[in-house]
Amino acid sequence: MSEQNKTGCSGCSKAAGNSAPVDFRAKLSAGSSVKKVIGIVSGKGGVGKSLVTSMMAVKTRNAGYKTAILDADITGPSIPKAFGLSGRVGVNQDKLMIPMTTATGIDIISTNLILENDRDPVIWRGPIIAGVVKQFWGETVWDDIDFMYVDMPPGTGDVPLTVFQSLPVDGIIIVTSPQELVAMIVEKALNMAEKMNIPVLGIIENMSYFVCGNCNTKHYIYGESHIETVAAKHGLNVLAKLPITPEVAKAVDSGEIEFFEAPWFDEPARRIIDILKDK
Ligand SMILES: Nc1ncnc2c1ncn2[C@@H]1O[C@H](COP(=O)(O)OP(=O)(O)OP(=O)(O)O)[C@@H](O)[C@H]1O
Repeated sequence: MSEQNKTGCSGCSKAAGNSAPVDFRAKLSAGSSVKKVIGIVSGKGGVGKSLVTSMMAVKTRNAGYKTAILDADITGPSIPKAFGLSGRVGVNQDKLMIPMTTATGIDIISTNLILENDRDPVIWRGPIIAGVVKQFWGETVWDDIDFMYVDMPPGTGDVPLTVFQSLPVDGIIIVTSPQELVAMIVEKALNMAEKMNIPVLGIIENMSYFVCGNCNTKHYIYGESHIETVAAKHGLNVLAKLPITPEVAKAVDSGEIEFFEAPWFDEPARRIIDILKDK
């Protein structure tokens, strides 16, 4: 063993007797301020994570808070379309990106707003993608934001890990659907959050049921929901169970999600604001 290994190298804080954890957090640009950061996570794609991110932001903004969305779903960005945004974000004299602002005043940054052509596929490897997320946080003008929602890529891979390590995430919301192996998905997300020391603020089950327009009965198309049992097992809040509504898809497709009446999000948004605002 070399002398250096016996005494600990300078790059290894543990061996050198310094047990302070390494801080991987990216810094905000000078003058930027973001008070609370909420990550929206899911086990797989297509369960409605972007919808939940968008609607939570809309309700938070409607409640009078300065709200932003950081679209960290770098390879599958769907936030700009839901808000009818296109084109490219501006850059200020310090080469910082200026987020695009929606009709009601939500600041948004997304890969689709930096590409020359939003139909171009994003064929970047993990480290590049992770770097883009950090730039979205640290090389953007975030003007006095009260609540930022981060639309995470699905799963528990490289990019979610980077987001958790680089951004000061105050809590996550897990989005599931009844078709999934809910218990497993929730446990994976929980384990990841626990390892990263991030609180789970609650679970939202999307596509829970469909209300028939003729008989007004709830139909559980994907079978019975197990979300309450799973949540109770882990001591988590079920923030909402959302219906399947064709109008949601229409609002997203026409870029009018901001003007879609979605009463199911009133209570979850109020609870998240209440939990975090004074922390
Ligand atoms: N409750 C719902 N009722 C009807 N359509 C829905 C509902 N939730 C989501 N959708 C539609 O399903 C599609 C997928 O939703 P969304 O993009 O929010 O999922 P996602 O989890 O973010 O997927 P990805 O990670 O692949 O981007 C969208 O077209 C959306 O409009």
